[in-house]
Amino acid sequence: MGGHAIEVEGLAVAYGEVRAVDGVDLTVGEGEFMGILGPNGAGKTTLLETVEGLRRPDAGSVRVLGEPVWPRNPRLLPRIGVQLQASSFFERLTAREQLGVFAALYGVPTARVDDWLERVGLIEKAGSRVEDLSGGQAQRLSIACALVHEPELVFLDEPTSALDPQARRNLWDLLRGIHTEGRTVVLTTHSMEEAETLCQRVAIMDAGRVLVADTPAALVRELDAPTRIVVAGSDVPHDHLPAHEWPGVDAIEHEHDATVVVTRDPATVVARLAAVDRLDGVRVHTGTLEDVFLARTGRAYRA
Ligand SMILES: Nc1ncnc2c1ncn2[C@@H]1O[C@H](COP(=O)(O)OP(=O)(O)OP(=O)(O)O)[C@@H](O)[C@H]1O
Repeated sequence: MGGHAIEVEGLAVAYGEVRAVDGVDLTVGEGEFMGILGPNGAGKTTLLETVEGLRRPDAGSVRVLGEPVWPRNPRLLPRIGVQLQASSFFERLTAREQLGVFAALYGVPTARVDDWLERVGLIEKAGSRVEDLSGGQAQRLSIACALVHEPELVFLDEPTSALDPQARRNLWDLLRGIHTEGRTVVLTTHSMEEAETLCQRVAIMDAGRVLVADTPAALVRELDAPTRIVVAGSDVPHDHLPAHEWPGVDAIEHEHDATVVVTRDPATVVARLAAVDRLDGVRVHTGTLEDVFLARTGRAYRA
């Protein structure tokens, strides 16, 4: 622990005129769960493919687990796992056969195939053809294919896009487990919520550049955005509602039947609300990664 799993310096990749990756510096620590967050077209996939050694950089360098990735470095293959898109499964194979192909490629004992099917919750589907799996099941199978050889470092490209909320949460649990075992995980996503929930550190990308990389908490803290405290309910006696005169209140806004307190000192305001016994209908909103994106780009975040 403590070393770098990935070191990217001055990386640039263009498709003709399009600078998909435009001068990226990034490090990922050993054992870290790193998120690469950005809207469509930000360059996440291109960055990931270049770090995986699948694309030749136009400029800059990439080292993975202490080794250069380009030209193709066969020593790295057993040590990294790359999740393929579910659409690239071999047709007409069952889930077990599909995973078996990957196990055979890596010289992994066949017995481990069923262990992994169990692990990703697909043992009952072992005999189903891959085209008959649901979206979430197909994603879990593709993750098992990336992990069957027990790599130290795993790359996942938008593993939860197109999943319903329940399937997404199940997949989050699986990904947490994979990380808890000590693996380094790098995941791309355009979901702010996913990045905030899963990742220890997040690199926010836009237009081929990494705008900022840090823990979600630090990104939000640096933003220094005010907290919004929403006091719901029209039944609150008027003289108990938060008002401008309260200590710590920067502004008061009215929304439907709620009063919104804008404050940089939420503790003081919440304590006062507690004293008037109004904590039932109180919701506290702090800054989010969405606000961080807005602050850095001047644009609202739209995945
Ligand atoms: N093979 C290609 N040929 C030409 N342009 C490409 C190619 N692949 C990607 N691009 C362009 O490069 C830019 C970055 O694309 P990339 O797929 O890396 O972004 P992304 O952040 O992964 O987006 P998404 O979330 O939509 O997958 C985009 O402008 C895209 O249109």
